[in-house]
Amino acid sequence: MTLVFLCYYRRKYWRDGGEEKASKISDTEKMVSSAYSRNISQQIPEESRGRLVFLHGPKQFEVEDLLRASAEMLGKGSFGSAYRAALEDSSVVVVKRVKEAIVSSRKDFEQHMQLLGSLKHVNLVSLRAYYYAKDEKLLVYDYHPNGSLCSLLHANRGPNRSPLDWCKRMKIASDAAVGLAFLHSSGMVHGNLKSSNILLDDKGNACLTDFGLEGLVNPSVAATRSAGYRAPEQKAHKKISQKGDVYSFGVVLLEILTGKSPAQSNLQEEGRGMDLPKWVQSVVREEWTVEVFDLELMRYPNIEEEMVAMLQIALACALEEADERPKMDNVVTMIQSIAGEHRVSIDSPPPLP
Ligand SMILES: Nc1ncnc2c1ncn2[C@@H]1O[C@H](COP(=O)(O)OP(=O)(O)OP(=O)(O)O)[C@@H](O)[C@H]1O
Repeated sequence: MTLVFLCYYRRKYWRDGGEEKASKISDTEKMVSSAYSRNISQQIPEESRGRLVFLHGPKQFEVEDLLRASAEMLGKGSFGSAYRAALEDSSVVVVKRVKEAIVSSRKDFEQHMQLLGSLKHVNLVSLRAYYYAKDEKLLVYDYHPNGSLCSLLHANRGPNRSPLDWCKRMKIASDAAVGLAFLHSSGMVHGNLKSSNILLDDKGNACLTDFGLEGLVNPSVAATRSAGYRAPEQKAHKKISQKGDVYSFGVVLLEILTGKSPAQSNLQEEGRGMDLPKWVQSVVREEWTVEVFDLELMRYPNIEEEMVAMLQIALACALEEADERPKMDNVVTMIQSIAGEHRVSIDSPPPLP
């Protein structure tokens, strides 16, 4: 089954190239493949067969169900490629194919998955299941249909865009801080916090994803990505830490406040580099603080004080010196006290002209 599984979807299904966004195989191919699967699976020794393990509750589907699903590539990250898979029972999951070259032994992988699966919190994306075979490792997550903070902030900046309002930005910041503080209190490091790894669930809660995967990748590979979110000491020593997460969180807060992405090319074109904390500090030094804020936020009255308070938290988190950064517990308290006041002080946005 394993061999067929690999050849079958590598060839036809979830292609890494990305051109084939959504594909559906023919019924004949399915029948041939499943008959072939049954034959092959009888020839493969039990211990080297692939295993789909559910981390919460009973098995909800088989690997074959994943294969039959319509798959659409969501993106290609440093851990591998991510696909949205719509199953025949109409449930939707996200499947991440982990780059096999960087995965450790089966025992290490399974122990790591059990640890990640044990982390349950409303502000974390749940790891539902994993699949381990010699040549293939898959992670299965719940699908979050409402996009990422990255897409909400930066996608479709044209005239038809619906801006992300201040209330929602505050809630996302607060939820992300709570999720990260929970990870830290569990002794974990996120290791890859950035706006594309903060997803919105169907109730509007922000949830962190892609956490704790660093143990599965070669540190030199991990250190080269997400450069704009990485703390200076992480860039230098290629080692993740909770203090490094706090820095990344500070960059995410700056992104929420400025509407600029640390990966945005126009920051470079303006000669200001890709370093969002440095850019914000230079603007705050030279001009009015208000110049740093996203223009989209300017239509909300009575929020300037809150924005400035949030900016101070963001800059404290993104300090160069790791030891001077606050702990996430304190960050949560600070953000929630601003969010608490915010609930009573915010006015409805005026209608667009
Ligand atoms: N559970 C999910 N539900 C909905 N969208 C998701 C989910 N997980 C990831 N995505 C989206 O899929 C895209 C690809 O994700 P992926 O994790 O592969 O790459 P990345 O986060 O952009 O990069 P990296 O892996 O280097 O951190 C991202 O835009 C991400 O927001």
